[in-house]
Amino acid sequence: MMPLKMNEMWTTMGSTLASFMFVWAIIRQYCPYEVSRFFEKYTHRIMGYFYPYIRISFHEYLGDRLKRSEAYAAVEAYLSANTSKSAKRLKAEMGKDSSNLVLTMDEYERVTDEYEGMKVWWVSSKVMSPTRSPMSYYQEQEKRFYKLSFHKKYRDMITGCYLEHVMREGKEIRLRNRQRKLYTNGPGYKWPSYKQTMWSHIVFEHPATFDTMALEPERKKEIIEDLVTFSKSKDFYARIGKAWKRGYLLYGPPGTGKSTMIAAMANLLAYDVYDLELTAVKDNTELRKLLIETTSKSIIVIEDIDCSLDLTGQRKKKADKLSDDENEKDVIGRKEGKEEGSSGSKVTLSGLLNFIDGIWSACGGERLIVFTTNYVEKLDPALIRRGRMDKHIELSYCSFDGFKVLANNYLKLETHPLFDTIKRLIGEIKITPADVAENLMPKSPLDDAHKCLSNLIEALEEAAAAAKAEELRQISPIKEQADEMEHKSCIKENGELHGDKETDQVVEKLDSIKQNGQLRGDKETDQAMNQSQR
Ligand SMILES: Nc1ncnc2c1ncn2[C@@H]1O[C@H](COP(=O)(O)OP(=O)(O)OP(=O)(O)O)[C@@H](O)[C@H]1O
Ligand SMILES: [Mg+2]
Repeated sequence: MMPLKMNEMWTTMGSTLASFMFVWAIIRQYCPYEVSRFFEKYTHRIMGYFYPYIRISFHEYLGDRLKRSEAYAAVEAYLSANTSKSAKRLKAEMGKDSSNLVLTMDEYERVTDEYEGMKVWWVSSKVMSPTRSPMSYYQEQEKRFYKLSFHKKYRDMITGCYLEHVMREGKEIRLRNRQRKLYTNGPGYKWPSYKQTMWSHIVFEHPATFDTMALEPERKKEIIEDLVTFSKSKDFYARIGKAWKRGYLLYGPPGTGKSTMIAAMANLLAYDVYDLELTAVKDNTELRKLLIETTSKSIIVIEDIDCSLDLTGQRKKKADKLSDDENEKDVIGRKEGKEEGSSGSKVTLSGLLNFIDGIWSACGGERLIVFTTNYVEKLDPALIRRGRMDKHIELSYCSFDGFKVLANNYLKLETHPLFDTIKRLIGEIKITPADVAENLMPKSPLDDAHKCLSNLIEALEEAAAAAKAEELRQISPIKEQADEMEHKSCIKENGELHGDKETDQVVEKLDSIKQNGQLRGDKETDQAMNQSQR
């Protein structure tokens, strides 16, 4: 008799609940958003009087949705590790090194967790809410959150110890499972879109390390120590009242390892990389949004800063033309000849300076900002002053030490009889590590170390011959000019030319060039050439 009554009760409850849900669905569908919110609010209040359970929500985005909540991310990680066995619907994503799958609770899934004899329930959920922007195509945005429920008698224990335990474990799991990412801002994203972020990313898998970089050992050591010290200096930066970030300027000719060094830095410190394409940034506001969305433990990279925007001498040029007010704006988003249009960036130098060390740049902490350039002298001094770009690293042509690292990488060679020849040639010829690396690369399965080294020697000798030819080419017109000047000086001696001091200097200079029979290639000689051409 009893079981029948229970059954009836469950059936009645079930159908009442179903009717309620049905009516609720109709209310939600036909009532304006505000009305349904009103109902929801008061239902919660009434329930609160009778309901013995406490609920805590962890929303993915708080406030104005600028940044993903760390608490949400920690809960997500904690639940993925602790409850994936009990949840019935899971989401799967590739974990670290793409070698294992990480499972997280799917939406509206509910799981139970136990902590020191207390039972709690977690539900993953989402609500749709209208976007704020009137321009947005998407009228509604997903707001995801986790809800924790527990009996009110455990209030102190849960809000104290349990939540601390969840946050601590969640953060550790996140660090362990962290798949490092390479982010980019491209013209492809929509803001605000359902993705809620301005960056797109792929998994960062660059194999470069400082071990494989062709660099003098002392410089390598110095850079590594600088980076490691930075990553451990949280307290130091707090004590001196400075934001925990550091700027690096990498400069040098193409193919000398600037981009490779960024990858090596990221691998050394296990940081994410944000590769910022400045020309795709609409204006300073967008630049700031991008900055806010970067996470800590990351490197923000702006490659080829000299050509991504026209930063060169902008202020000086503009000072001549614009009024003070206009000069303030300091528009740098146009390359010469390119009209500012819908695709043109309106990022200004002051916007970029603020990006690097403005008040907003302090949010997040533990970030490196790296600029690369081939022409350091073209950059505005304000951009690269210490404090913005704290460490300037010049990457130059390959030295013999650099070659030895590459020989070890590519050919597994510590020493070889051909090394002496290479040492002599590499001291005389400017060759980039990229060119050395290319020559050391076996071109067929039959190529052994000797063949690869011979290839390099051949390339070095060719480069030496080309340099010599170029030198001669440069000398011959000077020789002609020298002859001409000699002729003039003869005239002068004869009292026909009203020579001045400058001319005397040029003549002397050219004489010395002629006597040496070679071009010294120094600044003075260049000046002499220019003067003689005038
Ligand atoms: N110092 C180096 N150590 C090891 N490999 C290097 C080094 N420099 C260059 N290379 C090799 O040359 C290639 C090109 O180097 P990389 O892209 O880092 O040059 P870059 O300085 O960034 O050039 P660019 O100024 O054109 O961007 C790399 O793939 C790498 O294999
Ligand atoms: Mg590069």
